[in-house]
Amino acid sequence: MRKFIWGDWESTDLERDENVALLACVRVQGEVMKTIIFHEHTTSYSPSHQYIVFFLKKYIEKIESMPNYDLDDELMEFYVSLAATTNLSAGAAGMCYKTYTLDKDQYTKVVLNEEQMMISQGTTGLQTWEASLRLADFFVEHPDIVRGQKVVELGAGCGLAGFACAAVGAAHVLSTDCSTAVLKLLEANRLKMRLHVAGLLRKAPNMVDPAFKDNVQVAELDWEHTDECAKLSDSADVVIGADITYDPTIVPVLVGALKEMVATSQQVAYITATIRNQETFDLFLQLVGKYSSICNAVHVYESGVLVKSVMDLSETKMTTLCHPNPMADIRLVLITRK
Ligand SMILES: C[S@@+](CC[C@H](N)C(=O)[O-])C[C@H]1O[C@@H](n2cnc3c(N)ncnc32)[C@H](O)[C@@H]1O
Repeated sequence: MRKFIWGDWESTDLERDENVALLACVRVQGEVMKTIIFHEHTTSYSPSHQYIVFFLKKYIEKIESMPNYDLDDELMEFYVSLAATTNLSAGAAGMCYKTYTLDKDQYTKVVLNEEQMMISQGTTGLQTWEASLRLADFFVEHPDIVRGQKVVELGAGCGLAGFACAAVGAAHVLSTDCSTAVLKLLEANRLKMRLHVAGLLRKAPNMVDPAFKDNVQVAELDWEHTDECAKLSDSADVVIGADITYDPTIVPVLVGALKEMVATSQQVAYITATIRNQETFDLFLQLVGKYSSICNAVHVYESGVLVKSVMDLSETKMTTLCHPNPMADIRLVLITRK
């Protein structure tokens, strides 16, 4: 909710702003319930109840900041009953849906079932990480990189980046991971995504990117099995991965897998990394740099919005643009064969 954009409601001059007054009126409150909370999409792919409660709480607070406000009965009743039955503590667990709108025209929507906990069933892959969002954004901004190409995603987790590639026209996407729990969820998300897109094509074809291809497959792949990585190399024009460079003990194994998969000068890998520990990221660059050329494209985000993109083609010079929020320091690394 911290990143939610309230549009006109961010206005400081609430009393004078007519748009804000409109957003607060009872009729519009009813419309918000109908077109957001009770919308077919929200009821079919329900976000976490915690998220709905926080959204309504914020909305109610905004209404209450208006002079002479009035609250819609249905809104209040729904809010009170949901808040009473929802665990609002920070550690809420359980599955929910998240809908990712990847472009401003709202063409590219990916709907994923996810776990609310960062670590669940012994894996970090049941939740979408921010690096995955940034990689998905990148391919939506640069669809030509994957359009018509065979894509293999490593450590796919819930699958966002791979689904985004399919949505912008990749010829084929193979989403891989090593965790049984992740693979089960990934397959379920793949089937859901298929149904969702098929439904959209029937009901609202203009909401689907014409390039969208229903061609994602899910497969088990452990980076330790370099022979299997080598076999998959033929199916990979573009190798992608998000937030897979986080652990110094698995970085060498990951680099071994990348070495097998980016085996020719025609192949390329795009990896987004959240810099939590500079040494781990440097280890990744150092190991991968032994056999490949690195283009370290530094993307700097503020509140999730790309504010600066620097392409540093030199292998040795690492441009470091730090952001006050370390979680927002996400780099995109391009790897090609030397
Ligand atoms: C932090 S999650 C990132 C998931 C997803 N890419 C994202 O950004 O939302 C790391 C993923 O890497 C996978 N992973 C870790 N070690 C792996 C290995 N040796 N082989 C294949 N996948 C691995 C995990 O199962 C997990 O799904």
